[in-house]
Amino acid sequence: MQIYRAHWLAPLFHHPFLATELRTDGLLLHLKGERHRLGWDELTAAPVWLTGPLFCRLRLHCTQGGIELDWLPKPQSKRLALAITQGWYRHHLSRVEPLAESCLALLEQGYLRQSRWFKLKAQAEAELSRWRRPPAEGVLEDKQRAAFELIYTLARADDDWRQARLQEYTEQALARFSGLFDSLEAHPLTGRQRLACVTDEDHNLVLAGAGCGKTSVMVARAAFLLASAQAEPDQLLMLAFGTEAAAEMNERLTALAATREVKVSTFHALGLMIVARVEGQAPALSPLAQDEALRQARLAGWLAELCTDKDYLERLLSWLSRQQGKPVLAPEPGQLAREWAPLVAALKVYGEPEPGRLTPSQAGQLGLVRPLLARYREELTAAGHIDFDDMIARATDYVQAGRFEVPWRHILVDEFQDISRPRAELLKALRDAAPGLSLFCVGDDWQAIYRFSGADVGLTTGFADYFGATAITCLDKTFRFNNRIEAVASRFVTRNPAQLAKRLSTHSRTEAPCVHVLPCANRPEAQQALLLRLLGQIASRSPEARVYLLARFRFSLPDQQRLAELRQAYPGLRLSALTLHGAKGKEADAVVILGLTRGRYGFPAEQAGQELLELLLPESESFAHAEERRLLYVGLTRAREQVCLLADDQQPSAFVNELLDGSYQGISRWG
Ligand SMILES: Nc1ncnc2c1ncn2[C@@H]1O[C@H](COP(=O)(O)OP(=O)(O)OP(=O)(O)O)[C@@H](O)[C@H]1O
Repeated sequence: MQIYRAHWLAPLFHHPFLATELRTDGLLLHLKGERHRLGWDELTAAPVWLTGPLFCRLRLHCTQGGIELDWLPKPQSKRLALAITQGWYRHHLSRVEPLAESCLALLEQGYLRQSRWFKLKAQAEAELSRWRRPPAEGVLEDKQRAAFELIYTLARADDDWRQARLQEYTEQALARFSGLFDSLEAHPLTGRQRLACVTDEDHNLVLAGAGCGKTSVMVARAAFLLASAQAEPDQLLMLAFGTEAAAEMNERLTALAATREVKVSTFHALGLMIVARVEGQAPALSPLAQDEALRQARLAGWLAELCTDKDYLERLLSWLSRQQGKPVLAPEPGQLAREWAPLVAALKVYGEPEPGRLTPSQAGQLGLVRPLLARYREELTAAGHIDFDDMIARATDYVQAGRFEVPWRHILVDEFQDISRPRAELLKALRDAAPGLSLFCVGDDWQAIYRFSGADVGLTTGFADYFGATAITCLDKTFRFNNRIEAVASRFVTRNPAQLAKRLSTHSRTEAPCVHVLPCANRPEAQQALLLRLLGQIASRSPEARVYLLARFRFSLPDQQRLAELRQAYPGLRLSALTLHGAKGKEADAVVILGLTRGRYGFPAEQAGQELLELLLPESESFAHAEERRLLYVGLTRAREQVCLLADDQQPSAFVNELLDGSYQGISRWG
């Protein structure tokens, strides 16, 4: 215990201050006739040393005001100032040291995510408010002073400081893992692809055009997280849109030894797993949920049954007559079921719109669809079954209620543009249940083709508004198709001004037109004959080419027998027939698009009576056939080299007419 006394002259001049005693918990001031205890927390700053002609003073800033220790001989006052300063800073050290350590650990975790940054800043600012500036050199040991300096720097750092740290981290990560990015795939990744892989904000969105290597980036990101020890394999979850895409992703990951234990799942399989784990057994999924044809058949059956009610039948016929502008005498339950199936599904997920928003025709249709949904629900309840929407909703509830322990630290989502709100809610719930979990989503708003089944592209275009702090990386170089296909496809899709503007560059270039329009009679035999000729030409140039026959509706594709005939004629070609929705995410050397005709089941499908569905679905679209347009974009961009459009020679699709209107370059017309 040290005592620092004022000069013996002080009492003679009636000065009350006699001595200062340094204690572990603060100061004991000896005043004339009393003693005053001053805890370290009562001091709000280090003492200020003031010199005078004969004596020196120390000014103490305390919570209750200023105190001056006067009449101190110079050497004594200097030592006292240092001792008080040291005592005071050492008192704070008990908090500052562990805080600095935890801040350093956060900084060393890698990418300074916004959530970490806000946490660091808030803690550092609160701490700095207790001592305002770090100790001068010599007051404490260097290591102790460094702890104060770090907190001081963090509390005063602005976003530029954070950006500089992000830059440092990114450069280091890119340099350290350049070998991985060079060798992971058959081709070295581009700079943008690498950047997308190492960027690790709380939420990450990779926006890319078709063929820009989003799948390559998903795989490389997983490999990078493992190689950089930012995650163990079982802490990664990769979500793909469909089972086929999930299987392909799994295959590509399995090829990389370290990624074998990474979980690749569809949203449905994820929902199923969560529900099963919480309930102890897998939920009973309705066969209606798993089989679209069965669901439509059941809807058709219910419609037929409902039509035995005179009132329902009259309402239905009058609604159909108004729709078609001619008297309808008998309904076609099969066709109606096909057209109304998305309506029933949307009504179930999104509920009924406000009655005030409905036109009389929409209100009439709603009255006709409502009993179908009621029957669907009754069937599920009676069988004790749930459907996929129920499963995702139930899984979300369990995660929100803390009943499912989230093992993942990184969730990677492919084809994000086609996510629906309930699925996005599940992602949000998983994120909230696992602090520090980061989302990495790749998507292309130009390829959003599942709006009719509830997908909400607004979740991609408004990603940051929905999730929060987001780093967006854009991939704008396509490796799949050449400049000619790119020019046609990009111009076609951006005719809709609501699509986000982006410019794609292409890896390969050519001068010859690569999109061909082939007029064809709308008869299966005529189509088959033309296909045989066309495939012959493709095979003569490239005998083992992969060729996709694509169509808006399955029935526009060659049936099994005709397909077998085509395969037999050109056994070297790898020929597949797919719907345009089924071709999502795939690529072929040549693509042939069929069914380009007008009408209800043409392309674009001109289906009347969709206004109610429009109203139910999120993000209404005013541009005519906006989704059908994106669907043709998906079709055009599956091709590496050539796209052939088989157009109805009598009633060509409005899309074909547009492509031939002279404003597109790089389109050839045959015949
Ligand atoms: N850096 C690269 N260099 C060369 N080729 C690449 C590169 N990245 C991807 N590719 C190739 O480009 C093609 C398209 O890649 P991928 O299928 O991952 O694209 P995508 O963005 O998922 O396409 P889409 O959205 O149209 O399905 C593939 O053949 C892939 O091997």
